[in-house]
Amino acid sequence: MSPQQPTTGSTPVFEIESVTKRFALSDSLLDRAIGTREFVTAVDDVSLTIHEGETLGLVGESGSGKSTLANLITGLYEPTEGMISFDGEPVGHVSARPTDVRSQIGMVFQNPKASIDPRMSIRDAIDEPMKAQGWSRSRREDRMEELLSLVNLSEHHADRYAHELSGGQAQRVAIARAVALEPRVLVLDEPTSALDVSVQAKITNLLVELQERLGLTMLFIAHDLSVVEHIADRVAVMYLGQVMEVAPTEQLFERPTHPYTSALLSAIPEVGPDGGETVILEGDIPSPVNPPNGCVFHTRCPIARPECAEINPQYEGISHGRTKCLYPIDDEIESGAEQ
Ligand SMILES: Nc1ncnc2c1ncn2[C@@H]1O[C@H](COP(=O)(O)OP(=O)(O)OP(=O)(O)O)[C@@H](O)[C@H]1O
Repeated sequence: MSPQQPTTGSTPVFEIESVTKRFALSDSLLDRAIGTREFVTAVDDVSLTIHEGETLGLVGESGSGKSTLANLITGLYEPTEGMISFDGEPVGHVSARPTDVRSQIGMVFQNPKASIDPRMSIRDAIDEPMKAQGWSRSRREDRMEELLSLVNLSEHHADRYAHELSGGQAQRVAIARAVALEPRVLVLDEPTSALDVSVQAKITNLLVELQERLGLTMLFIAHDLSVVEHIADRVAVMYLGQVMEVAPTEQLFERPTHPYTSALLSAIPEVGPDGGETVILEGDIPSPVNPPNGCVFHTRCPIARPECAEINPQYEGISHGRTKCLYPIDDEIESGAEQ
């Protein structure tokens, strides 16, 4: 088994190869002419594989590049450098993707009410993607019944409008819409962040159930490691546009190898190492307009050495994953990953 393969399926669905996305901050003619355009590097040389049937958790602080990476995968953005393949075929901007590829990816966002047209009944909102796809009325009606039951909503909810629903109910509607066309992949950008804590677990459980029943491949984005612990097969940790560590979930929680992952974990009371100290990261995240030389984490790393300010680390192989650190915390099982 390759070091990056998850415990579930092993066929790559998405392959992200050395992908970088830069945005120009100032784009005036004068800036262009005199070469003073500034760029923000939102995603910086990321390589990741998302395998069939797995849930990959993508975690990082605000501004670490998670949404930009999701938008690259779904084709809303095109990479500045690098390549993304779907089923082995390079995919570009969403407008250039064939409809059958587009319908294979469903998306769920943080604020469910904002993603549903307030003038549409819930039934019409769920119906919309099927109608746009040209499905017959009877096919859509059958599917509507299936979808409502799949997300545990009743006919009674279907006749309401978004503002009449609770946050959890609205997120169920958004999920029903996202899976209406039977996609293979679901990209979920902070799907539980805007919900009450009591509702978050219900939505996470619903997603786990859907993933099992429909055999979905999922990319689940969250700020917080604790959110992905129970849903992800593997977790990728982002910092300043780069993936610092990717590993199977249990392994990442029990034996983090990157000091950044370790610091994030230590801050979660029920997860942090027994009797271990909480590592407080000093300082703010540096600007992605002017990222630090060497390892981008060295300015906040509690165990940085002088050479970390000079050398941009290559990925070190760890058991079934990899870590981007010159001095990774010992991984006791095995090593030898390629990516
Ligand atoms: N269209 C854009 N133009 C310029 N800068 C952008 C654009 N989109 C994102 N950025 C910048 O890229 C960096 C990464 O942003 P991104 O939204 O991907 O991070 P994130 O991890 O999803 O953050 P959050 O959790 O707050 O949504 C940030 O510094 C952001 O300001």
